[in-house]
Amino acid sequence: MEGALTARDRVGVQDFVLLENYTSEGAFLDNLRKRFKENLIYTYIGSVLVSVNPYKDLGIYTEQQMQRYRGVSFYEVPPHIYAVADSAFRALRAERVDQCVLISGESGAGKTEASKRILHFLALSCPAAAHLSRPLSSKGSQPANPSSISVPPAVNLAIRDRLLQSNPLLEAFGNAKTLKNDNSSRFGKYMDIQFDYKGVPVGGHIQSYLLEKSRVVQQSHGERNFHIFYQLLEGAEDMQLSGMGLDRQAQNHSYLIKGQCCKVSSIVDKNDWKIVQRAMETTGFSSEDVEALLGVIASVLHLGNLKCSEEESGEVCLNGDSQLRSLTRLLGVSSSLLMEALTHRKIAAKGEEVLTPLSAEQVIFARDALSKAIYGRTFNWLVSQINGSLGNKEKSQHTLFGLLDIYGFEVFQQNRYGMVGKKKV
Ligand SMILES: Nc1ncnc2c1ncn2[C@@H]1O[C@H](COP(=O)(O)OP(=O)(O)OP(=O)(O)O)[C@@H](O)[C@H]1O
Repeated sequence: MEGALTARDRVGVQDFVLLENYTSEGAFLDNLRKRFKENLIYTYIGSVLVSVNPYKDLGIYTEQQMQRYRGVSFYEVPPHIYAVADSAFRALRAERVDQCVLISGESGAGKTEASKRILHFLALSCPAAAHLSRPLSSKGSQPANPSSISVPPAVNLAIRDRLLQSNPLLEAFGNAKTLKNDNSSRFGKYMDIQFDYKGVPVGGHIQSYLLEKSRVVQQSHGERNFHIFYQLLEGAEDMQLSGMGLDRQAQNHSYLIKGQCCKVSSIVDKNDWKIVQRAMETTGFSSEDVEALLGVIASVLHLGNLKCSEEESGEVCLNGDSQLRSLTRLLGVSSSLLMEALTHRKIAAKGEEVLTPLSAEQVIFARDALSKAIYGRTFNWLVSQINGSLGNKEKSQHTLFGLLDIYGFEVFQQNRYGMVGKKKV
């Protein structure tokens, strides 16, 4: 009958290979559009899952939904990220073959959310945890407080919690607000989880790639530096901040105002600070580790506030007595040595050292290069600490479930790859 739409006309096909004209880009997009209008964000191309970010809660990640996808054949149920996770996890257990899910797409496409959904699905599907049910927090992306549910004391559960808690920790130090995404990952992440023959998680490992270090010293208009800076200023106690010589106002830190954006309506830095602290606890950071880590973060802010001036003699100096005092304390270096390193180039030859003064532009460049190097190494240290806490201490035979979440490329007015201005770092 003319005018009556068939279900296929309305919701499209759930696998692009079923399209009559499956090589046509128009037909592909038309199918995607039809499904999206019906809140169907997932479509297969064979075993590949295409996902469109709905930017709203569709209620499709509930415990019931997880249950629906456990142990059923890929094509018996509508396309879903849980179907991909379940099919890979079952293959891992049944065939004892390593699995990997590769997630790619442009910035804001929903890669990180997808990888968190997979991780959460695995956490609640592995045998030791199958009886546990943990609701997602109101934000939807973070698991609820691990201490709020009763967990039997077992090594594998600790590993599971540490895996889940590594996310907010890495996001605090590696994510930032960009024009496309308020919580954009500024690094690529490969995570693998090791499962024993019973399908119980016994360890994990995280590898990070290409942290966008240039963001520490420069941000495009409307963007922020890494979340941790704002979380620290908003969330830390007065005593803690004054101990590090820090002013609570983000506006007073030169590295935090390059993009002229300190507050983001969708982000509550104070709350996220608490989540990060809890994550550090779960991951096994000692109080000395936390203190040292935050001290290094504070030192980057102090470096950014060092100002450059040129004396009448032509000599270039870095000014900021209070910043230098704090840097001396936090980094454990003498202020004269630091000043010399930032304002001079040292050339050593045949046992002799020659110091050449730098121009004002070179001094600022050296200061920023040091800030980026400190932040980059701190991030690597953080990843290695997390890895230490995820290490498989049982050294048993295991199979791997890998998850690669690599950030989308963007085109900026000024594109940088370890570049500042026109100079290579
Ligand atoms: N499946 C989903 N359902 C509802 N909202 C989603 C979904 N996926 C993503 N979002 C929303 O879109 C935002 C951006 O998603 P996400 O951070 O995962 O993108 P991304 O592809 O990892 O981006 P980037 O490459 O910049 O890190 C999330 O913060 C969330 O608000």
